Amino acid sequence: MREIQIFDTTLRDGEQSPGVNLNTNEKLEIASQLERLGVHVMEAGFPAASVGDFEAVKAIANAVKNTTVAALSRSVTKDIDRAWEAVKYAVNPRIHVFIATSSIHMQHKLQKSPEQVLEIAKEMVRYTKKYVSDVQWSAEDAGRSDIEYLKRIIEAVINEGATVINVPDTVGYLMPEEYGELIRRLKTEIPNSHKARFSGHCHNDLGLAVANSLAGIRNGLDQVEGTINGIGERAGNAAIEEIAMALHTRKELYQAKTTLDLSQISRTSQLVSRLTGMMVPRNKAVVGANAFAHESGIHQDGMLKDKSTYEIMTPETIGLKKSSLVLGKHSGRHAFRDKLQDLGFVLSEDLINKAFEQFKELADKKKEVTDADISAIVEEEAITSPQEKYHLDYFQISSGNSTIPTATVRLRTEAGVTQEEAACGDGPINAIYNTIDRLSGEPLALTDYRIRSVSGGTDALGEVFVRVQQGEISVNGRGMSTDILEASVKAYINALNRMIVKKGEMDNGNDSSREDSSCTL
Ligand SMILES: CC(=O)SCCNC(=O)CCNC(=O)[C@H](O)C(C)(C)COP(=O)(O)OP(=O)(O)OC[C@H]1O[C@@H](n2cnc3c(N)ncnc32)[C@H](O)[C@@H]1OP(=O)(O)O
Ligand SMILES: CC(C)C(=O)C(=O)O
Repeated sequence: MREIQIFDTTLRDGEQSPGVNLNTNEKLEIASQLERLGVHVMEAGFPAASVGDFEAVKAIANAVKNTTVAALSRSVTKDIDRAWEAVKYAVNPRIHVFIATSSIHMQHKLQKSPEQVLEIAKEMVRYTKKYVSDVQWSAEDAGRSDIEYLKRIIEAVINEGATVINVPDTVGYLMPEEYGELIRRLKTEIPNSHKARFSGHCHNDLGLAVANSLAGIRNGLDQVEGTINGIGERAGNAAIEEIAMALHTRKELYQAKTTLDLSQISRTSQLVSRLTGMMVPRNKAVVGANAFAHESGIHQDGMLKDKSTYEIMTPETIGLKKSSLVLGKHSGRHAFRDKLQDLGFVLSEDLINKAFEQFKELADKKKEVTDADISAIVEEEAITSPQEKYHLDYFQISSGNSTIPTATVRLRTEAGVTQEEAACGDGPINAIYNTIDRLSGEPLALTDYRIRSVSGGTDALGEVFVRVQQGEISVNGRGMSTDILEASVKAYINALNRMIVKKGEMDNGNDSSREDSSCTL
């Protein structure tokens, strides 16, 4: 059976989803989960984009053990230098250099002739090869490029030493049969195509990213690119979990497999959803909450008689196993440690102890602590930085349908100083947020507020996601608690701390990204 390499770009194209802005700790957390999932390559970022991106790629390159770490770069020497500076620490580094090849992009965006683009592509692959042997080259907007030109430019960059040729359908324009045919022709008609591996990168503008990737695989792709949960620019990228499960479920058709540990899919999906704030729709294939739920009588009857009647894959395959050990307030460190191991976490003693304290606190409030609760606690502990300026000490709220909502909040600063304030608002959350604004002297405009429960039941752990803005800068914040007001307070304080860091970076001229990668035209 052929092996298809999975190139994950959750941390690069995935982070290009409007409204997503991950910090280095969050990216490291996702990177280590991607390694557990077993992706072949992870694209850690675009180092020339900002100091934040550069530092994150460098940190990931240092942390990741086996997986190839790729850094994206435009076809300009200063971007390539920056990409190498960040990715050189990886055990297996790759530089991914791209340039657009469609007439639309060459004429209107690059404002260069096809011959100029051809020369730049050759020169930049040659330049990148001075740094690293593993060079991936992408023809941006290949899906709308002239195939004869595409064949010429690909042949030329392979001659310069490109090891992987990526064929993006950048704007999700092609139909599966067209994308498959494009890959077939490139592989069979380019004389030196056997000297490079071919890769697909499909976008989901018409909802066909996964179908196109699969068509590419049937026609000879060796690598496919995608993101967890299909997040990414505009309508997103091909969802890796869907490609992997399609190959697994229809082995007889594709005769291809990936190196993924499929049992890590569910956890990876939940982690990416939590840290990016991009909720997974309930009916999403493979990882949606309803993907293995059966509602109607005839289906339930079939399932009770034989699961194969309505399930083409099992929830266990993607790691949704029923827990045999139920953790609650009477559980001790051994059971907790055992559970962490079972969930695949490898943590330092210090982190285990901190997570255990959080677990005990939660178990006091909740009858049964689920696997999802534990994963959420551990992941939150792992990314919480002790250097945050403000911490919640205490809050109190008075609210009702005939009183003016009033909040009192006490914050503790990193220096141990406490400050207390009170304020009113239109509702309890507004009152709390007004109070925090007064305390910090850093009024924030709330542009998004979302709440979801981590697990089921009335005592479920609630997670609040906020997005706030100050001037031109936007940041996200998250908070968790069994009390949704407390989760709301924590989310706002988290956003405030991130805003302080972001403003500090910008004052030091360290970051060019005022806004997250979203843009309103
Ligand atoms: C299809 C994709 O997903 S591609 C990846 C998209 N990701 C990003 O854009 C990452 C975030 N981007 C950024 O931070 C910025 O755009 C930067 C730092 C990369 C560049 O910023 P700036 O120098 O201010 O340029 P700006 O973004 O306004 O314009 C892009 C320039 O790069 C050029 N360009 C675009 N793609 C390429 C390429 N592959 N190779 C060479 N030049 C390119 C454009 O033609 C334009 O050039 P011009 O200034 O001569 O007109
Ligand atoms: C940079 C390339 C691979 C890309 O993201 C695209 O074309 O969509």
